[in-house]
Amino acid sequence: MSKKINLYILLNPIAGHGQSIKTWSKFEHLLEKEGVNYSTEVSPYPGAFISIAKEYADHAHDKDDFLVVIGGDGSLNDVLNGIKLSNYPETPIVYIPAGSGNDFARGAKISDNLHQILDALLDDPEVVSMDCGSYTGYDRNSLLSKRSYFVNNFGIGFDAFVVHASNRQRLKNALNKINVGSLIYRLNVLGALHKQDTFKVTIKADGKRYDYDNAYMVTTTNHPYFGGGVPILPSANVHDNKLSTVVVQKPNLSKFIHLFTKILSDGSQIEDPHFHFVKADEITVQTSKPEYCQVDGEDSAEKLIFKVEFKIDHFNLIKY
Ligand SMILES: Nc1ncnc2c1ncn2[C@@H]1O[C@H](COP(=O)(O)OP(=O)(O)OP(=O)(O)O)[C@@H](O)[C@H]1O
Repeated sequence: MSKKINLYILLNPIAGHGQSIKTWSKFEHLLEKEGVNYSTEVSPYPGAFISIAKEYADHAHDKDDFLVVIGGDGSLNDVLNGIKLSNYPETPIVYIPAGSGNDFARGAKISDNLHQILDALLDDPEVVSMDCGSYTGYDRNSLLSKRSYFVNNFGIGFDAFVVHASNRQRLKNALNKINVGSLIYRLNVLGALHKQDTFKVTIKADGKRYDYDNAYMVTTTNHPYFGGGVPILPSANVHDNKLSTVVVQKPNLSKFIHLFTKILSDGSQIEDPHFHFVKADEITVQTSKPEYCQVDGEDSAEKLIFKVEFKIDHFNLIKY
C-alpha cells in the first residue's frame, strides 16, 4: 500500500499552447487510479502563481504535502518568485515541464515522465538544491528595484528583442491554435537580427571590470540554454553555484552569420573573438542605452538602461 500524499497542483492552461492541459489530464488519470489526494488551481491570469505560491508557502506543510507546477519556464519562474517572497522560501517545488521551450527542464535534465514523477512522490523523494539567479537593479522607472529570481536567464539585447516581438504579436494566440506559433518566433529571430542595434556594456565580476563596445546580446544565464533549446553557453551548469554572463558582439555581417551558425550547431562560439563570458557568484551588468530585457521568456514592455546586480541563489526541487 502506497503512503498518503497530498498534492496542490498549479496548472497554467496556456503553457505549451495547451500542452499543459493534455499533461494534466494524463496526470489526473494516474492520480485517480492511485487514489491520491489532490486539489487543482488553474492560473486565472498572467503572474497569478506569484501570489498563489506565496500564500501556499506562507504556511508550514507536512513532508507529504507537495506543491506541483505544470507549465513552462514562465510558470516555474512565477512560482519560484512567490515562494521566495514567503515565510518558507525553502518550500520545495515539484516541476512537471509542459511549456513550449522548457529550457529549465532541458538545462537541469528534468524528465516529464509522469509515472516516474508519481512513483517518486509515493516513495520518499529527495529534495535537491538547484541554482537560480537573483537580480536587483536600477533603471529609470524602478522596474527592477525589487529583488527577483530567474531559473534560466536574464537577457538584454537580441534575445530580449525576439521575446518582446513574439510576445507582442497580435496574431500569436490565434496562430498558436493552428500550431504555427513557433514559425512566428523564427520570423521574429530574422526580424531582430536585422533590427537589433548594438550598445556598450560594462561587466564587473570577481573584482575585475570588462568593457565591450558593439554588444548585441548580453545574457546572464544559469544553464546552457535559451530560446527553446539554443545552447548559448554549453559549460553553464545548474549545480556549480555560479552564474555566467555572455556578451556577443556584432562584427561584420559575414562574421556575424558565422558566429550565429556556431551557436546553433556545435557550441564552438566560445572560441570566437566576438563571444565573451564570465562566470562568478556575483556579476554586475551596466548598459549604455535603452534596450529590452527578457527574464525566463517574459519581456520588459519598454526599453530600459540597466545597472543590474546578479547573485547566485538556490531553490529546492523534488528529485525524480
Ligand atoms: N490564465 C492565463 N492567461 C494568460 N497567460 C497566463 C495565464 N496564467 C499564466 N499565464 C502566463 O503565461 C506565461 C507563459 O507560461 P509558460 O512560460 O509556463 O508557458 P510557455 O511560454 O509555453 O513555456 P516556455 O516558457 O517553457 O516556453 C507565464 O508568464 C504566465 O504568467
